[in-house]
Amino acid sequence: METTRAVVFTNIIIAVSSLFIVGSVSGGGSLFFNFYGNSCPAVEFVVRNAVTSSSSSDPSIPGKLLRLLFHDCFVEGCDASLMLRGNNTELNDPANRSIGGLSVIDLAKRDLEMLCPETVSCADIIALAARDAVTITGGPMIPIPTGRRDGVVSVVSNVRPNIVDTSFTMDQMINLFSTKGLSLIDLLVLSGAHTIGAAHCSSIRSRFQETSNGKFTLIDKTLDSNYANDLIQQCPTGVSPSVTVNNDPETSLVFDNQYYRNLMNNKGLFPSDSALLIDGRTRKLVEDLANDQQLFFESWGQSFLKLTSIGVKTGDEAQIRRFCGATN
Ligand code: HEM
Ligand SMILES: [Ca+2]
Ligand SMILES: [Ca+2]
Repeated sequence: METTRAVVFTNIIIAVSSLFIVGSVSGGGSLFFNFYGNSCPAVEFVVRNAVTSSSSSDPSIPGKLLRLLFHDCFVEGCDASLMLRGNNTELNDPANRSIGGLSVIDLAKRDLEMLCPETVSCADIIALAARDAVTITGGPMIPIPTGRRDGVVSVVSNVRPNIVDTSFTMDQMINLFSTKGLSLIDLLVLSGAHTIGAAHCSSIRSRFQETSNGKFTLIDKTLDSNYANDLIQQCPTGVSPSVTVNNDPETSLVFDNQYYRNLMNNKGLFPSDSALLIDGRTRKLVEDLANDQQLFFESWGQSFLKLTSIGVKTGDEAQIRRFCGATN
């Protein structure tokens, strides 16, 4: 009788724990839903507030927050390594020059340090803020587990080998994503992030060639020619380096499945976007996502959970920073 009870009890414990523990990550620990339930119950509210208020005065914030998460998680895992300041840190790589949204994370962190000092990691704030950025622009609300700790390593030379370039072939993208535990589907679905946000003119130069009279012509004939002309007009020769074009020419402030409809219309902004339509492995799926926003949202939820779990640190190898720009 006692043994039966013990077995039943153990089973319940296992069942309950498996409800809360989410994806053990290789080399790291586990994340939990409601990780801050006792230690800082206001965390999600505070982050949401920081994201909402910053975005209402600057609509470019949601895109910045989402890209911040991507570039953080792909280098050293989701550990806020990207936020560390210094001469040789990740922020110094050209791919990270246009990273923004750091002030929103700092703002949330400042409030959280007052409410619950030395408790909430910058890595969790980045993940929650990106999640909220999607929700407030019309995307799905994805419950995400927390418990990430902040890394102590941020080295500029780690960025190149871990970040995708717009000129990557499908195989190069698939390979890089697979080193992060992400599938071909995850690549396709997470690229849907380009439904919001913007790109600097320098990021799309490779699609055009400058003629001797200083005009640009299209090299890559897979791009819709009217769209290409619009881009050339928005990014003429000698344009200021701060000028940007919308990633999604139709609904750049709305998180929707328009990105896939753009791909179908040969209006993928980067060669790496166009590649998803051209490649036989993803073409049909692009069509499915273009036709079904619900499918995109459900798929996004799953892939986003995987993205936010890459290489998370939960043990003594990492810390809870007091200020996101520096290690303790
Ligand atoms: C798969 C290959 C990818 C490539 C080659 C790529 C490349 C780029 C580039 C070059 C920019 C423009 C940066 C600038 O000029 O300021 C950009 C913007 C952006 N990317 Fe990606 N990206 C990729 C995937 C992703 C993923 C997986 C996410 C997130 C889940 C993402 C989110 C964003 C967002 C939100 C922006 C807009 C940033 C802003 O508005 O400031 N990208 N991407
Ligand atoms: Ca990182
Ligand atoms: Ca959109």
